[in-house]
Amino acid sequence: MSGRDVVLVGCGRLGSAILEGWLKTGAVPPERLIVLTPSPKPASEMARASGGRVNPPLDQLASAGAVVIAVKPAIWRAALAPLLPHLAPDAVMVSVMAGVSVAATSEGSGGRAVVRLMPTTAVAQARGVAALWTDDANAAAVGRALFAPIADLVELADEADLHAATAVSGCAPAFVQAFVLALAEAGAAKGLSLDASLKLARGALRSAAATAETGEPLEALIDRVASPGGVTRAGLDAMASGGVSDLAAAAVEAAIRRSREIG
Ligand SMILES: NC(=O)C1=CN([C@@H]2O[C@H](COP(=O)(O)OP(=O)(O)OC[C@H]3O[C@@H](n4cnc5c(N)ncnc54)[C@H](O)[C@@H]3O)[C@@H](O)[C@H]2O)C=CC1
Ligand SMILES: O=C(O)[C@@H]1CCC=N1
Repeated sequence: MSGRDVVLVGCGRLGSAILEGWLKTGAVPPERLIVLTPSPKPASEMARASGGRVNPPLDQLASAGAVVIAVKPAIWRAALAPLLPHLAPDAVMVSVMAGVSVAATSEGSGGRAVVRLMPTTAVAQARGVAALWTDDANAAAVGRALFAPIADLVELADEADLHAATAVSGCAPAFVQAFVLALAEAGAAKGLSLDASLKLARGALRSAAATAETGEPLEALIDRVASPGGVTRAGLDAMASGGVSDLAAAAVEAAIRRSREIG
């Protein structure tokens, strides 16, 4: 892959985040970047301004070593079809799509090798996390080269695990943010101004993330905040009796079900 172009197909929520991460870190030099997008996006314009190519003639795809598929699972076949005749046989397909299997992606891309990743949008800040699975060693190396600079990689033993990995990583920032929003609304219901409550809750989210990044076990981090017999413990007990574990399990279960459906 070294020295070959990288094609990004789709520059929406996740595609833009990936592009921003690459531009920020230099993981993919802009002169090697080809972005395919039906409409200009701030990230694609940033790539263009840095020397990347946006929607060039398709014959330029011939030198690509990797094609990152960042379109919706419902349209990937239609999006790829016009590109396939222009791609080298050894171009690796790098799918970040939820649900779509390696076998289906390979079959729909002329039998090319495929690696699947499930990143979070914090790849934009080069602080994402991404599950990775493939059965092809070269494709794995390509996936690592593209994503290790912008995400912590978690390599899975089994492709089926990607459904659960999607729930606990790709989707989970939104789950956590929804909880923090609910906390802020609960604070406002108890007399804080909504503005103050939102600022406090966002700060708490940032604080939780900063301490989590130390790598210490989550139980230890929780214990450090929860003084015995204190205020946090009272709140944690209320969360447990309110079924917080069941709520998390329901979110994961629903996301897994949907991931299986859309594949
Ligand atoms: N948003 C997220 O946090 C995550 C998304 N994903 C996956 O990433 C993929 C994209 O999701 P989002 O970015 O959320 O969707 P999105 O709808 O924001 O982006 C999809 C983009 O594809 C573009 N597109 C449509 N037809 C195209 C074509 N023929 N060629 C090139 N681009 C085309 C659209 O203009 C759009 O900007 C999905 O498969 C999803 O499962 C995976 C992990 C996280
Ligand atoms: O909501 C979705 O379908 C995508 C996949 C994981 C996160 N966002």
